Amino acid sequence: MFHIVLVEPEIPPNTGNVIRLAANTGCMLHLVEPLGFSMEDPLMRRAGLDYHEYAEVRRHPGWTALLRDMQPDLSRMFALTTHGTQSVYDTGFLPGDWFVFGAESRGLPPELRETFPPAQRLRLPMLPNQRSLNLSNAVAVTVYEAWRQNSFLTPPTQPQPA
Ligand SMILES: C[S@@+](CC[C@H](N)C(=O)[O-])C[C@H]1O[C@@H](n2cnc3c(N)ncnc32)[C@H](O)[C@@H]1O
Repeated sequence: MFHIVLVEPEIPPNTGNVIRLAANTGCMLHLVEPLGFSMEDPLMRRAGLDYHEYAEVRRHPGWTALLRDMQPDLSRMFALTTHGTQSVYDTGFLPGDWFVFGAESRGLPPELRETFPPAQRLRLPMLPNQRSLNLSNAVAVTVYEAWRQNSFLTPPTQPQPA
């Protein structure tokens, strides 16, 4: 449905939660290395992930490698950042869109963030003086808004709801 990109994630349970979310919503998850943990970390597996939930997880040795190997449509790629000025809720999403999230402690590197045009740097609303949402919460809210906009479409390769 959508592509979720975590750039250099650091905290295993966050990635575990996002793996489950990706499986639940039919998204492909891209992990941009270096990761701050091993994929075998028990804290990540504690999310109770099944084997099939790893099927749509791809690892990339770096951001440049992801762009080279996946050839995403850059006009449909969005950086999720607290530095964004465009709200997720004022943006229209299409199947196949890419959502790029930063690391828990650092966010997206500024030089990567600034490769996105301002209209593709998206912010989730928060009350004034709040720093940021938890990474896996930010992913969940964004993916569900994009999926809602697309009428919770189920890709043809997935089992259709009864
Ligand atoms: C814990 S936050 C990173 C906090 C980091 N100190 C910073 O200033 O960006 C991890 C990631 O979640 C996403 N995120 C968290 N809150 C967000 C918000 N309000 N709007 C957009 N993205 C958000 C961003 O992708 C961010 O890089």
